[in-house]
Amino acid sequence: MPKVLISDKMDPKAAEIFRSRGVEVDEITGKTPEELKAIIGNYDGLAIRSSTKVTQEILDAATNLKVVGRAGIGVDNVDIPAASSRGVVVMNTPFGNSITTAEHAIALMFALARQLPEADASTQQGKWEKNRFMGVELTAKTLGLIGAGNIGSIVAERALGLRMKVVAYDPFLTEERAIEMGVEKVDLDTLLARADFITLHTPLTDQTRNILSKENLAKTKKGVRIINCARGGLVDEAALKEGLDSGHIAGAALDVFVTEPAKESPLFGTPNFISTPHLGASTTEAQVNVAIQVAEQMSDFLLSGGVTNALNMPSLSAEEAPRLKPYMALAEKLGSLVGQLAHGALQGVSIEAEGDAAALNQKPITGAVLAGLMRAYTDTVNMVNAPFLAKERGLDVREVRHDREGDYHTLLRVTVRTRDGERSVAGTLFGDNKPRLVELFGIQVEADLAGHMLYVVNADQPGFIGRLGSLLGEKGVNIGTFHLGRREAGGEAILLLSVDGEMDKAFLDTVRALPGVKTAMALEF
Ligand SMILES: NC(=O)C1=CN([C@@H]2O[C@H](COP(=O)(O)OP(=O)(O)OC[C@H]3O[C@@H](n4cnc5c(N)ncnc54)[C@H](O)[C@@H]3O)[C@@H](O)[C@H]2O)C=CC1
Ligand SMILES: O=C(O)C(=O)COP(=O)(O)O
Repeated sequence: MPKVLISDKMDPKAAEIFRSRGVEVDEITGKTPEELKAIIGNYDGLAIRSSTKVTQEILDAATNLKVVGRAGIGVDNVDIPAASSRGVVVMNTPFGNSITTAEHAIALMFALARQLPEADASTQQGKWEKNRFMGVELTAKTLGLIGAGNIGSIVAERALGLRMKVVAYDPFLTEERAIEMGVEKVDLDTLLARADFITLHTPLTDQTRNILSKENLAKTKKGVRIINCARGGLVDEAALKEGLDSGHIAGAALDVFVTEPAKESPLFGTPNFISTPHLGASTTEAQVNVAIQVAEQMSDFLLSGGVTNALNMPSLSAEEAPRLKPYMALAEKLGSLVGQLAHGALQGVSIEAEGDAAALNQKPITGAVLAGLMRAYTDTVNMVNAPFLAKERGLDVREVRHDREGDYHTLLRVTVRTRDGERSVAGTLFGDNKPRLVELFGIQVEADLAGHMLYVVNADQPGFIGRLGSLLGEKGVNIGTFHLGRREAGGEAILLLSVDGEMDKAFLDTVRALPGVKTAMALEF
């Protein structure tokens, strides 16, 4: 039974779903990195929010980990490249808390416009400072939206409802989408110059870090109010403090900080500064949504291989997964076969699907071929990290679907390109969904690719099989299955034998010494 650790506070629905799906679950929150490192090796899955930092060190200790599930959106607390290279899937729940977070940004905008926290504190202190708090209206003001994705577009919709004008800066926002959203697409400098309120809704990346730098804050309109419900690090906190102190910035609200938990900050106590402790996603509704989604997605993956909302792997629905399973097995075997047989540095690989296979989601099949192929180079490869390793090695990967009807109802063909030329293998599924090799380097040969196999290329001449059989007998090597193919009578023949034990170099050398043998290799599946 797979085992999951929930390491951040999560709605109880998550644990309920894991248990009802047959996944064992422990809820242990508030651990230090060292404590987490000590226990993470026991788990197949890790469910987190933003508090747990999934670093390379944690991943190194997570020897059984297959999936990290983020009950929320931002995954900057997960080292995704490290997870990918270790074959760990990282998934998030991209929509469950977006309305809630957008509402928090709108709430903070209102709070800034009317100085609500300060007015509240003063009133409750019995001061009744009616003349101290003079607010501004939102109607007809310009909202500058930095990042117009899921949350940004909900904020825009709400702001338009409040009769604000919305300008948006997002390099990936198309003109069409901007028109559909009812916002004006602008460049960053224009946004900075025109906005009365600025709200940020981008992930924290190398491009967005410090997007509201000291220099950019200086370009804003005097009296601007700034809201950050996205990530600490998007705004230069020291420059923000200076801007508030000088009066250039009329107000700022931060839900997120460079260092969290933010127990102290030069900004604390600054007039017109509002802060909340990373509460953007903290509503009952959002927390139920993300808890359900993360538990369902992680259970699907651990129990049936279904992949939803993964950041480092193509999607594969829980319905698709069982249908694709035999193809993935076939794909991995074909990849492994060419990986073991290919001589010279691999330059490219193409994966062709024909017949029934052509109708399937090809990405997971490609992942499986690459996993098989790359296993010749490293044994820590799986479907998740294989495409990354292939990319790192500069491998040119192509996918081709053929509409044509071939000799088989379904066929996968894997062709590798090396400096020495192209070589291809093909396989099908037999009635019971059993993967079966049907062609090897242009020669028809049917074989189950399993266990230890001996691959021999020899000149097709009478008596060879007898000689090889005697040699195997002499050496005490038991033959399981025997598959033979040849290009033409008297030409080149291929023998694939499954044998019961491992074959050592000395044995292979004696096979190579038989008359007519061109190649003899041990293969493992
Ligand atoms: N405070 C909180 O509790 C919460 C914070 N968040 C944060 O909000 C962020 C945004 O969430 P979503 O809207 O769902 O993500 P999303 O991926 O739908 O949207 C992000 C947008 O940022 C844009 N973007 C990327 N690089 C940019 C750049 N250099 N300049 C301008 N725009 C850029 C993208 O094109 C995209 O449209 C998350 O990454 C997360 O960090 C999300 C949920 C809760
Ligand atoms: O979903 C996100 O990106 C968030 O920042 C929410 O964080 P949390 O789950 O509340 O720790």
